[in-house]
Amino acid sequence: MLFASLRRSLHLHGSVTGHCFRTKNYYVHSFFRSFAHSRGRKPSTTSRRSREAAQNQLWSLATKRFLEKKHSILKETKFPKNVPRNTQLALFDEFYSGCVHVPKQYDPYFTDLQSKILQSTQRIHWKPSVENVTKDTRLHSSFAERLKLEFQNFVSHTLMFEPLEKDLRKLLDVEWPHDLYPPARSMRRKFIMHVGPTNSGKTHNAINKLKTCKKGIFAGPLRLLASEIYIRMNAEGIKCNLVTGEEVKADYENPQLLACTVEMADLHQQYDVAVIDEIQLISDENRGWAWTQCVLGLRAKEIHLCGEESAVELIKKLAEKTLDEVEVHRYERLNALRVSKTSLNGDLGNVKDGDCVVAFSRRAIFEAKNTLEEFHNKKCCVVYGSLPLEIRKQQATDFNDPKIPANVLLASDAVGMGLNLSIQRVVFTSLAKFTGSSFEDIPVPLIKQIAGRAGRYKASNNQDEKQSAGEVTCLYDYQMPILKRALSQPIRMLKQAGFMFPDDIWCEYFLTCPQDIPYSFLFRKMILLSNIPPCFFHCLIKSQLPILEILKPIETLTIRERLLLTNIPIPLRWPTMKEFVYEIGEKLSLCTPVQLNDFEHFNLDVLNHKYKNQSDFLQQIELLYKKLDAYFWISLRFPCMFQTEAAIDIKKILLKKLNSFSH
Ligand SMILES: Nc1ncnc2c1ncn2[C@@H]1O[C@H](COP(=O)(O)OP(=O)(O)OP(=O)(O)O)[C@@H](O)[C@H]1O
Repeated sequence: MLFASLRRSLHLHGSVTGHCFRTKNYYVHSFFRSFAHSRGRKPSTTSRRSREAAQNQLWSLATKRFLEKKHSILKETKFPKNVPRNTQLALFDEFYSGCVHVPKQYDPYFTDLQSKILQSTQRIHWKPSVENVTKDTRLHSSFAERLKLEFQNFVSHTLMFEPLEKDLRKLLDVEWPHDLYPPARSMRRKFIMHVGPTNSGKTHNAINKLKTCKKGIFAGPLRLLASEIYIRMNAEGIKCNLVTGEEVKADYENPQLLACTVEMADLHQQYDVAVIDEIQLISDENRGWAWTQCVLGLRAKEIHLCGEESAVELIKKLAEKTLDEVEVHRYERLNALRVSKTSLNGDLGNVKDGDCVVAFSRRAIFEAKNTLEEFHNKKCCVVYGSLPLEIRKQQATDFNDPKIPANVLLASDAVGMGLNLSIQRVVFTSLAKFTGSSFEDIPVPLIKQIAGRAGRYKASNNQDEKQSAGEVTCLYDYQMPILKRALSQPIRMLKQAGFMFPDDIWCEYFLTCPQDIPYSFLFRKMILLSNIPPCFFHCLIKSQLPILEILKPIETLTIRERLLLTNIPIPLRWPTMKEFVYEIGEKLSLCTPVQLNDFEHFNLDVLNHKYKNQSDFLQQIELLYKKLDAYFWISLRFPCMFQTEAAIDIKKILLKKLNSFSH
């Protein structure tokens, strides 16, 4: 199926990442090592985990050396005369505790500081290993020296910022976030919660209510889900428009429904009925603010909230303040979900038709796909986050279509939400994923969400038709107890809703602050000075800071434009993405109309290069597609400047290239 030629290239050139080795006519991919682990023994710890452990140890040794030099550092630091000794000591302690706590929790200033200092090890090609750290005293003393300099910057930022604190504290004193939405406060609203495990009919019932209203809105967590509702409603003869970050399909002047992603929900319109899906994401550390603003600010008489039981208490607490009524409907799974007695015993040869094999990296997905197609004669589809939306839709449709012989689905955690897939059994190949900076266990709610996709309920006219139970298992024996423990974990009630200041407060704050202080310091101060109730936490979109730093040299950009650009959906870790964001900011500052092919960092020529294997070529297409999405995103906001004629043609070219793999 998809990327058939990719399979051959991987086979010929060895897998993308490891080397195939032939034994008894049976290739064993280094990544899976399925042959070597046939008794389900744990694959060796990856180099990333050991590097992470070594870097954390290096950091803690450096902060210890920094503390040992406290008095000499304070002596060398040039404090202004009016800074009393106790303030100097307090500043040192604040800086030191910020450094010590950063590995455990995200802090805009100290996390940024730690990553900058640790990145210097890459330049000196330091071999990260725990043994090196203890021996290599040079490194942590040079780090301690670096921390001394950073402490002196910290002191000057703090002293520069201090005179403004009183006014800024007033600006940031949002005693009750619900006061930020007066129009919603001026009406009586009712929350109807549909809570329960996955595959229990929650969304189905809420949508049924939506269909009967005169004017409604569906807000979903994914573009894919919003467009699925848009297509379904129009197919049922209900006039529905679509708004996501990257696209608007406004087919109707006065549509009955609007399908959108949660971030794009329109708080200005008045609705009869609203449906907000996956309400438990109100506590998501990056996106929770979008669900909070819908719950506090949507102007709808009836708001249906679909998702996990864990959100009930928190919504009731918020509704107490907004004086809205809450009604809770609880659901059970429409068909059973059971954990298999055994794993696949480390052998992908035990994968069955109707399985969804879950892996948490693109590389692992393609390795599994190659093994299944090459040696077990399976036809596979793939669904993962960075795959272009249209291809993901196509793959999901192919997998669901009984007429198409695609009988195994390879998926990332993208399968956890929204997509209606006829999966019989979920197979976890791993229960940990690399987050870009560290290896983390998959959170229990996500394990439950993904496992719950197994055995999707299918409506049937024949009452006697038995709904097949869903099944979930793992690739290796050692993972089974972890899976069972996760699935049996009781639901943990959510305590806090994500919160983000509205744009006008952000703008006023940044316009008031001194310009030559790093954004990371300003973000940290914003959190410290703000006074939000304990049932909220500050959402910090991790891409905001790097994007503000990228755009800093472009002087003519307004703060509002900078803040808007921090929401652009682009994976900064990918090659040339930072340069592309800078170019978008630069063109925006010039205020002259552009087309996508005017961008130096959007270069279609890469498609004509010869790649050592098709997987690299595919990655180039995905990279171009991500830039294309980002371009459509900015063109939605500045249509006269970022024109889309060329982008639409380019999209057709890229989709054709992508589809060329599927035959
Ligand atoms: N009463 C029903 N009649 C027909 N089909 C139904 C019914 N309830 C649910 N379904 C179907 O069952 C599947 C799961 O339903 P739904 O998506 O509403 O569950 P859910 O609890 O919202 O799942 P998830 O949490 O995974 O989104 C869907 O394909 C839906 O169309």
